[in-house]
Amino acid sequence: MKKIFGIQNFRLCQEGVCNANMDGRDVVCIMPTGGGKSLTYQLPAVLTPGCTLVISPLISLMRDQILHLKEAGVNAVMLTGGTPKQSVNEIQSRLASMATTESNDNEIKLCYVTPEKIAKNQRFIALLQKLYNGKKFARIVIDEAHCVSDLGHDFRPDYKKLSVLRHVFPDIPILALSATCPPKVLQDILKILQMGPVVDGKAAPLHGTVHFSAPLYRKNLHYTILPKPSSAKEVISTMSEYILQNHKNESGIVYCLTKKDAETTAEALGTISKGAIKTGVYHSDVPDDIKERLHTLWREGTVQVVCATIAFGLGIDKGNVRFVLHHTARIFIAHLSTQKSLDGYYQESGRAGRDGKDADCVLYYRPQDATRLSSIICSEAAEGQTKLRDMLRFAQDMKECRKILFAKYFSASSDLAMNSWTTEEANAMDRCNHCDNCTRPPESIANKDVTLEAWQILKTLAAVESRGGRVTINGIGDLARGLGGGKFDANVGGKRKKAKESVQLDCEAVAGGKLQLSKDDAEALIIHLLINDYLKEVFLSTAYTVNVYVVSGAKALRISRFSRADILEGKCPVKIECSFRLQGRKSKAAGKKAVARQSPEMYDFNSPEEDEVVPAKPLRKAAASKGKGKSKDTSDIVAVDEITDSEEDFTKQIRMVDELPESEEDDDEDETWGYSFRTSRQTTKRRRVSGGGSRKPTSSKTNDEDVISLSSD
Ligand SMILES: Nc1ncnc2c1ncn2[C@@H]1O[C@H](COP(=O)(O)OP(=O)(O)OP(=O)(O)O)[C@@H](O)[C@H]1O
Repeated sequence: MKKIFGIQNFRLCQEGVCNANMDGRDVVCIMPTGGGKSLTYQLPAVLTPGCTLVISPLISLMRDQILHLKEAGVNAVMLTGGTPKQSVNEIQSRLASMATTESNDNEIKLCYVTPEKIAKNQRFIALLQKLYNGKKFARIVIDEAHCVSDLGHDFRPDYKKLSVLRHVFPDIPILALSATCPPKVLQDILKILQMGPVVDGKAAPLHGTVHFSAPLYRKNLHYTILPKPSSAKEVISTMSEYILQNHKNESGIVYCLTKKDAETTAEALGTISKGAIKTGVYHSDVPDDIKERLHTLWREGTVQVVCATIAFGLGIDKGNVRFVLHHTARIFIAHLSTQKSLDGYYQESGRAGRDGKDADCVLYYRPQDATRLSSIICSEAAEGQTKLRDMLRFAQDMKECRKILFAKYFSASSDLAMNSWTTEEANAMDRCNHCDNCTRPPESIANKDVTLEAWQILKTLAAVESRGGRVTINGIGDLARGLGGGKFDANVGGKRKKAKESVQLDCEAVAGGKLQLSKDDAEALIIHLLINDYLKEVFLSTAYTVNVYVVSGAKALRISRFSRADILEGKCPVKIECSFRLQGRKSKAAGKKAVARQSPEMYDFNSPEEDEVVPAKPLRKAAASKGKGKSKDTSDIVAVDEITDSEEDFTKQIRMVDELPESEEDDDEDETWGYSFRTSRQTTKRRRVSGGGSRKPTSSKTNDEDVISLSSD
């Protein structure tokens, strides 16, 4: 381990997994992203004779692993649909000769393949059988094992066919690895892969599948939500200052919502930092060779920051990523039907600090982002809304520890037991003491009773609705605050006609006066009302755009049925409390003072003296520790240029093949994988509205102009 992999000590459950593996046991190992799963099979692989077969869903992950292993001097190969014919032949003949040679010299220690290779390629199974007969088949490793289960979130049909392995190689030990595995998925893994019932890895009896599970919590990751300035330029300058001050010359990722955002952010970060921050762009349209080059430059540190969409990170193994910034709260567009937004955020931010050292995970958030996100996910209707709300709840929360928020979210949404978050030092519900909410000075936020303000918003909205008008999230805030002349568009043509009339809202008569909140606070309250069902979003699509409007939610009447006097006298049984930042917001002095905005405690948004700056404090860092995480996004599973496969399904005709037919073409199988993925992706795209990804300026007067043009990745 020290000599080949340069690793000094085992971490989490690595040692136990290696030992069980060396003992020839079936093992299930659940370890967070970046926890160090690879070592649990790579170390036994180099210590035992023969070849270890690794099944992985990600070509990019395989490439990365091979690169690492080759650097470490380990003989490893990969076989995918994209492997050139000549290399395939060479690898196969090396494996075949390994099978018939006594000597262990020059053995291929690890052979990485896609699941299709097993499911549909007889020739390859025959080759494995040769190895097996020659006692040179050491073990089977199934990475991302949760993909076998259709109960999980990343089901891959070809993974299900891996059940063939136990049939054909009954006594070859199987190591199933995953970062995310709720109990029902675990049971499915055992059933499909035909592994025995689990026994506890800490005291395993002689029979059964040895089960190891490391805590999900990674205490080296420090989560912070920072207020996002309103202008795009200021957002970039804030990020630039943050990076230069906290992570100068350290590697990081900036996740953006769209490809266009990734491109503009990369360019602007370079410009604003005067070249001090070297950036690269990664998204699905970037050609493969450029992606690979970027990956190399980033690994060696020539590129400091990769500005990317969700396409980046899959299977990327870079230990020293010191920060992951989210330009905008993340919604997993490609995985909308299966993946929740907070899962996505957790997974992406989890790409920081894989080496176990301190790293920062920063999300730039402003309530207005919800408008854009909502419109992007609108085609997925109600389900999408729940996912968005999880993310909004997380971002809006300024009190609860981020670790506890994650623990509650995951245990509620995926059956992961709360104790997945328990570590040797702390219980799941103990505060982490190092996230923004744990370290935030109490005086930096105000918890206000805003029942009256909520009532005003709901009353204003009811007035708009009573005239057949429509209003956006931004629009309702402005209208309640009496901005834009206090006008809105009412429908005067009846249901079928579209005639509109600009109507003057009488704030005094409708809501007893103007809403006394700043724009930002009003929007924070509107989001609060939205995620708590006092308000609801509706989506109206035209041929080219999707407009997002806000309407009264299921609980609106609980407040709006009371009079202003009732509210003031406390007769309304519902109390709306909301936290507002007292410090940590934008300043007009964008340039020089932006440095101070790196931490949430920096600026006073509400302060009349906006130029008064609290001195900058570096973000707090805590002691380094173990990893935690979630499943990998497998959305770039496909090498699009892979060779077409015969549609043969090997599992339907299990048979032993003793000889390799010399002339048989290698039926490359990954195309099927790619095809299904591309199909779903195209479908997703078709359903969405495409466009420039920008939002026109809005006014309370012309809410229909708050049109959102969308582009998705
Ligand atoms: N015991 C250890 N001590 C220090 N670093 C380690 C240790 N084990 C693994 N690492 C390093 O941690 C990083 C992550 O390891 P690895 O890629 O195996 O994680 P993983 O669990 O497979 O994550 P993922 O699920 O994202 O693929 C690698 O850079 C690896 O070298």
